[in-house]
Amino acid sequence: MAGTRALLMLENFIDGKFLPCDSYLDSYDPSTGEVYCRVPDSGKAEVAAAVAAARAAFPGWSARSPQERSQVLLRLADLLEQSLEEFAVAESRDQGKTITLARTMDIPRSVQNFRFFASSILHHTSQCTQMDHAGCLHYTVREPVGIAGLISPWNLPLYLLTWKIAPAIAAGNTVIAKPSELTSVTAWMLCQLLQKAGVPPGVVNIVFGTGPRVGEALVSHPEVPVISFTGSQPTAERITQLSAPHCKKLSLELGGKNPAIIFEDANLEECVPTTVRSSFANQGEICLCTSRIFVQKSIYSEFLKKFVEATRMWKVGSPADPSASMGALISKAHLEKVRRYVKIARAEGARILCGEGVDRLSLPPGNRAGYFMLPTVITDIKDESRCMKEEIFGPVTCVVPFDSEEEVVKRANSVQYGLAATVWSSNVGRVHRVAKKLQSGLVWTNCWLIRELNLPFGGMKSSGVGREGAKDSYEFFTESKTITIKH
Ligand SMILES: NC(=O)C1=CN([C@@H]2O[C@H](COP(=O)(O)OP(=O)(O)OC[C@H]3O[C@@H](n4cnc5c(N)ncnc54)[C@H](O)[C@@H]3O)[C@@H](O)[C@H]2O)C=CC1
Ligand SMILES: N/C(=C\C=C\C(=O)O)C(=O)O
Repeated sequence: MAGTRALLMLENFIDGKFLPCDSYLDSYDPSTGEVYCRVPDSGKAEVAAAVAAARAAFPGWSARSPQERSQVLLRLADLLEQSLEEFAVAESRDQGKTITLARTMDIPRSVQNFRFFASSILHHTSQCTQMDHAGCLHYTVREPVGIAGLISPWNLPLYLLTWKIAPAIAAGNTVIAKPSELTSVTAWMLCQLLQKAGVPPGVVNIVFGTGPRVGEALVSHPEVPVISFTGSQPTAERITQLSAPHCKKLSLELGGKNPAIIFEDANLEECVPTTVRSSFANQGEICLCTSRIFVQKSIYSEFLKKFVEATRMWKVGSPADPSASMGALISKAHLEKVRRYVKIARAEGARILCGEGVDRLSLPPGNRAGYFMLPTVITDIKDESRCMKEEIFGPVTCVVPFDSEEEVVKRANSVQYGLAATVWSSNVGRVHRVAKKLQSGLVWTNCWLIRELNLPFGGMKSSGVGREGAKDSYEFFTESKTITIKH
């Protein structure tokens, strides 16, 4: 329980109204380790109220033209952009990331999510074919599915929540969103903007609380036919089980164990800083972060030296410090889990080149109880090690050598995940060849995290089911109907 200081109290947002809840959860500032906020601990009753509101709002919202819905999304984007700084500060405090990252990545991308889907919804076309011999014309129409359940994680809170809300409502659905209980504040702040932007009551409802209580109530509700989820693989399994009796439509965006493959002809001037960023951005808490770095033997020592030097320059500090590249991890439990992986690697005989247990972490007095750790580079580690197989989701990356193209592709593909890979080489033919052979939903070559929102985003194997993006999200949040006209 929290102390006596005034805490930020969140409320659910149902049918256009802020509603208190019977019970609350403590929410921590990861950079101080102190409770600063209380989050509704919602359950079945709140989901039932949200479903009633979403059901009532559906006929009106789905009947609006795409142009009208687009206008509402554009207003929302403008309002969010006007409050960018306030949202960036709040996101940083709630999640632990630096304010700089929230200001330059999370909130601008959230604004872009609304603008992007406001535009893309205007440009979809349907199919039409003739069957002259039968005197028929066939065409398709797409209709919103109904009430969409949206469940998002704690690593990119508003960024990933808006990536789901925007396409769902643009397509005419009404939604019930459940952000992570660890990072609920910016979703709650967004509710105030929904009202101002003229989103009708009941179109967007936000219920706060834990996965097992409110998340499962949402997933199990028979009137919510479509669930879009981003988070861990075990939770995805549970959601799949709960949805199965209702045959729900599912989009599952899960974890990764993403390889970077660095060939001897790579431009190390660009590759080293980008691979430091792809390993440690947002404390390594992005499903797209690199965690296995394969380096061709001829440049292995040179790369390793430069990479460790650059990692040591990656400053860990107070999220408010503009010179910090990395803030705090999300929670004490998560910090302990990430540290445990480093211990396992050490016990297996791997070498820790910098970071955890090797270098000293220096923090301002106010942050010493926060959940910080140094970016950590591990080497001399076997491909079978847990650190090379499991998603750590923290600032830990492993560097290993390879000999040939064929060998590295095989090793890169030898994990259960298949989300994102990077390939570094100045040989265009090789880049194409390797990208094609990798079991990965996304391959960035000579760069990382340059996003084209029009194109499919998602993973293969245990990294997920389905894709998100302009066309993919539209198809997911709509049902198609084929109509045959006999003339
Ligand atoms: N995008 C990604 O790939 C993410 C991966 N992770 C991975 O998952 C690990 C654990 O993180 P968690 O926060 O525990 O992830 P999680 O998968 O438990 O949480 C994601 C969301 O699902 C909800 N949820 C949890 N259990 C649920 C259930 N039974 N039914 C419905 N909703 C449920 C959570 O409340 C949250 O909103 C991380 O260490 C990381 O490895 C975590 C967050 C994002
Ligand atoms: N899904 C995640 C990141 C997505 C990034 C993007 O759409 O650009 C994640 O980290 O969970």
